[in-house]
Amino acid sequence: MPAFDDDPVIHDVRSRVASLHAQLVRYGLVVWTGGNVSGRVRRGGDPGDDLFVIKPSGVSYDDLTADDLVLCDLDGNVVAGTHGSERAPSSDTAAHAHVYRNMPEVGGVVHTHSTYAVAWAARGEEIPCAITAMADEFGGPIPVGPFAIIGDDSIGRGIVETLRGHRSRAVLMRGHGPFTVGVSAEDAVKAAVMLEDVARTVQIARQGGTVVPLPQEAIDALYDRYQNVYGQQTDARRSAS
Ligand SMILES: O=C(CO)[C@@H](O)[C@@H](O)COP(=O)(O)O
Repeated sequence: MPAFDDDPVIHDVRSRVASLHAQLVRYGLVVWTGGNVSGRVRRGGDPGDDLFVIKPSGVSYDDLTADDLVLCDLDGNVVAGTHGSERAPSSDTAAHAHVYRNMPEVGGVVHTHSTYAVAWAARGEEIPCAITAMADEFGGPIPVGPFAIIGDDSIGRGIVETLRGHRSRAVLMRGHGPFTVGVSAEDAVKAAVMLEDVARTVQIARQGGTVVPLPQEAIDALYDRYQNVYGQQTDARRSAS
């Protein structure tokens, strides 16, 4: 197996995760250096050899390149002597690592402070599945996870406890904001983008009157269609299922 900084698999994940940070800015999901994206590196050996790359803490999105990202093992330890290892990894690294250790199907994790999603998190209120776009993308309501202080794996434990066995790829961590997961970093970023869109729409709908959740059988049918028919057979979520 090639050395970490010569490994094309690692470099590919680095490049994709670095460019995905620009999507958080493009869709208005972060301000300043808030939020972060990580991507799992499957090197093809034992799953225990998995690694992940994550944003360095507090670094401007404008300056982020593939080699600036920090390579970590699944315990959240920085792999010494690799590109970016001279910087501290994201302050959410322990949370991302906990998700990767406990949800082997997850290939990417995203955290943002997107306005409408954070507003629902501030109320500790799940977003009801009242529009077909939510049924398509999330298969039901967006759940709320426990309030947890950043710094150890408590946020990660809250994410896993809430999302394990749940259709949603998004969780609103109470009093903090959204975390999303996906089969890839791109899939997790898409979940973050779509989450903010539905959080805004349902919030605005509620300002005009009562919001009525869709019937469960409609949610199930819409989710099944979107996951298994919509788009192309080569789509990442399709091939991962
Ligand atoms: O939400 C928080 C802090 O509460 C962090 O995710 C956010 O500030 C981004 O931190 P990092 O730059 O990833 O260390």
